[in-house]
Amino acid sequence: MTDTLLNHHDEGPTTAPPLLLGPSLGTSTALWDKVAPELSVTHRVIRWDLPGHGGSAADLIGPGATVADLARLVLALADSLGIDRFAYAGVSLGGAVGLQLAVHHPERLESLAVICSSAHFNGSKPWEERAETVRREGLAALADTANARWFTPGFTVPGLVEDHRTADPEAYAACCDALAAFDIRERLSSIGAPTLLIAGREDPATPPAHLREIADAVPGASLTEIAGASHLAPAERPEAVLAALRGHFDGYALRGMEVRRQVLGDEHVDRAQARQTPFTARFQDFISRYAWGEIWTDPTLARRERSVITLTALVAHGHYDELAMHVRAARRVGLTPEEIGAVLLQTAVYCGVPAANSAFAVAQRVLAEEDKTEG
Ligand SMILES: O=C(O)CC1=CCC(=O)O1
Repeated sequence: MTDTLLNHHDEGPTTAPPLLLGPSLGTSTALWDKVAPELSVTHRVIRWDLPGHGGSAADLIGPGATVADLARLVLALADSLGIDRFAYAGVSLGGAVGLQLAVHHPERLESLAVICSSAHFNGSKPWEERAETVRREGLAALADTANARWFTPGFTVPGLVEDHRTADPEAYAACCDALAAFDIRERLSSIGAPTLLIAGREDPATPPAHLREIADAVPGASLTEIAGASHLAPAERPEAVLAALRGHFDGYALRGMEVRRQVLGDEHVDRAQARQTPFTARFQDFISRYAWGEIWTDPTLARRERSVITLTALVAHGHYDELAMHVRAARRVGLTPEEIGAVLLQTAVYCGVPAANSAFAVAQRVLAEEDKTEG
């Protein structure tokens, strides 16, 4: 029996936020070889193969296939892995699948990166012609022109060109049918997922203007152009693509780490980082992302107000080690010793006198240490 699911490669902690990576026409999961292992430090990274490409069965699609069909296969794969919502990045045809998911299945998409792709692939004619040629002659001649279509002069990835040569011609032609019919321009303004567009400056297939068109239409989208990259930017300029994807998918974690350092101080954060082990890495990442990247960065309350709330909550629950750290943080965000004392005095009313008594002892010690360091 033929497999009914797309072939895929799953790496990174199974408990990490899922990130699905889609390939371009003629390539395979190998397109992400230089990027996926790095992304898998913070994500569960799942790369998939198009039908008839890499390890996916050819008969998952047939003549007249659409990008919607491919998106359904991706969702079936996610379902089979128990993944409900996910981040998604795709190159070219894989990027079109991402746009399709963002428009028609927004409840499944956490965030989106569309790389060297388009909301339309220059009309149906070139793809109808390519499909016809491939159905008639196979892929050998077309694969001979892959370097010129995919890379800047002099650059190549032989394994990807070989993937092109050995793809199943019928499935490849069905993917061309999908490209021929794809035009999602009218729906771009409905996309709500945080969206990043990445363009290869030298890309002849989907030049930067195609990515700009998407960036202009999708609310809040941003665009990064990569110099020295053609159509397969993740293979040709992996470090630049990785930096852009990290910035996009790890936005909360990066901003969180910045705020964490501002509030708790470099010394504390460096110590916490140095103590980090593979066992605690996910927890540290969670704290940076959630407590610092989402809550402490929310401008609705001032940092001083957040500090007062935090001191109170720590006293209420008797977390005196954490309280010491947050007394230091309170000083850093501008609370005076008198104000800290006033907060602790109020906790005596609402959290109880014994709790406030212990809290005063902790705060007094910390403030005295701070005095000594400053003096
Ligand atoms: O193979 C090409 O010529 C470039 C391309 C267009 C759509 C896609 O996925 O790759």
